[in-house]
Amino acid sequence: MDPSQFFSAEFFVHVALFFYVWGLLARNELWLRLLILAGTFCYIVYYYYVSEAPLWDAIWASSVIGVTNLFMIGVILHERSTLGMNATMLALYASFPTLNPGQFRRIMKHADWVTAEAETRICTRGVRPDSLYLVSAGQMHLFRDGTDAWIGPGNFIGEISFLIDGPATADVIAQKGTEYVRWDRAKLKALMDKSPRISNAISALFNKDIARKLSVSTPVPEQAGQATGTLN
Ligand SMILES: Nc1ncnc2c1ncn2[C@@H]1O[C@@H]2COP(=O)(O)O[C@H]2[C@H]1O
Repeated sequence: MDPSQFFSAEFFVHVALFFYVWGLLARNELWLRLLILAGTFCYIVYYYYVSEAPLWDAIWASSVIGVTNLFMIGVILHERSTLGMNATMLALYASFPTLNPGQFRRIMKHADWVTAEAETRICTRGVRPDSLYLVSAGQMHLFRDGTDAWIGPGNFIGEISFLIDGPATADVIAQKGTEYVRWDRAKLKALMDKSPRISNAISALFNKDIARKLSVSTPVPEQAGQATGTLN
């Protein structure tokens, strides 16, 4: 079908301009790119029909721009999609509600999957841990202030000291057979320093995790006293 039968070549340059302006007004990167792509396509049609012979140089240049844009649209869609993740990764991703799938894939590149072959000490209270953990199956035993608790799948271990850049606040022991994911703290910090978006997403995640843990924990008497003292 020859569109020049129905529309003049100039029509396409106006539509291209419309898409470009609309795209440049969009704040969402995906919309911006899709609209610019539509504009580029209209320019190509224009260059093809505007004179007796198609303007091949201009068509070539616009095609290169279009293909580059298309490639980046693919990258964005991949970042937003969980397509290609296996069931284990998908189950683990549920523990990362503040990260998009692309950010999750990036942090998982720095992760080790571990199965405790014997009872394994994960954290010692007062000692700065080198790693950060997420329980994926089984249980870890937590000891703090003379009480203990069992920590199951979906819980982070070591996020408090990671956030405050200090020592662990509890002793934690992984039971034999417990499965967990481990990140080297220094590598995770380096990734966060490189990407402010990942840094914000991880900080939000750990803040949420700590708030959830606080919501089910009981205040330690002397700390509660201190708080009341401040208020009075
Ligand atoms: N009250 C609690 N409930 C659940 N997990 C806790 C609690 N106190 C400490 N932890 C976990 O035990 C970890 C010990 O190291 P962190 O202080 O870095 O981070 C701590 C939390 O991940």
